[in-house]
Amino acid sequence: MPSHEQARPLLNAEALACRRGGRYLFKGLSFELAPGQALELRGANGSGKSSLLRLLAGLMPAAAGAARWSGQPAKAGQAGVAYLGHLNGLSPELSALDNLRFARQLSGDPAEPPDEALRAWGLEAVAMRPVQRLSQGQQRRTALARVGMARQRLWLLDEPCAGLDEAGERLFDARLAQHLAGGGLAVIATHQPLRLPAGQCRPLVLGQPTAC
Ligand SMILES: Nc1ncnc2c1ncn2[C@@H]1O[C@H](COP(=O)(O)OP(=O)(O)OP(=O)(O)O)[C@@H](O)[C@H]1O
Repeated sequence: MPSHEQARPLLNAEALACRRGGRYLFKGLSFELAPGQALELRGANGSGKSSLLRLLAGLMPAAAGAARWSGQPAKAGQAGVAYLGHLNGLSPELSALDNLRFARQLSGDPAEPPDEALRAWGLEAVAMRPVQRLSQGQQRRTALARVGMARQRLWLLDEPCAGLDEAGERLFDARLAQHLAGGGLAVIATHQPLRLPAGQCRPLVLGQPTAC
């Protein structure tokens, strides 16, 4: 990657405000993120982490301000962005492998082969099993395998390690480090600190909601 590209932020939040339930979860929130960087989104339950991720993904509008990805206003399904919320978004009747095959067909993007993506997450033995018969951790691993497979540049992840065992957390650490080393970006809501070098990761802590 050319050095000038490393410095140029691709994700920009300008004076963002989010209003829900008659209160501001946050307002005047500004930050930018460049390739190779992760934003660690922290804050108490209900502080607005999921809401901010949804806003960055273009899944809900901001009350004020703007979020931009690659210079364009955030919108649902934007190119180069992978979003994973609390829900895994998998089809329960389909096997893990068919879920990833289906996702690959839909995206049309050049991507890692589904079987390799599942193998990278240690799921080869259960790849043919319907997702509804996988454990919670295996389902989360499948969803994360789908994110990694798509090779999108920006990851927006909500509690990605929820339900993962220690080995799964280590796999996530490795995949995230690989993603950032390849010029990827990530915004990750988490209650556990990310295990990344300080220069690669910045914290953003959301405070208490305020009255409108
Ligand atoms: N659809 C909705 N309509 C109105 N208010 C909502 C809606 N979804 C969430 N909220 C409220 O917005 C606030 C922030 O919720 P959000 O899920 O963004 O917080 P969070 O920081 O991700 O919380 P957690 O750590 O518990 O996951 C909460 O007070 C919640 O009740």
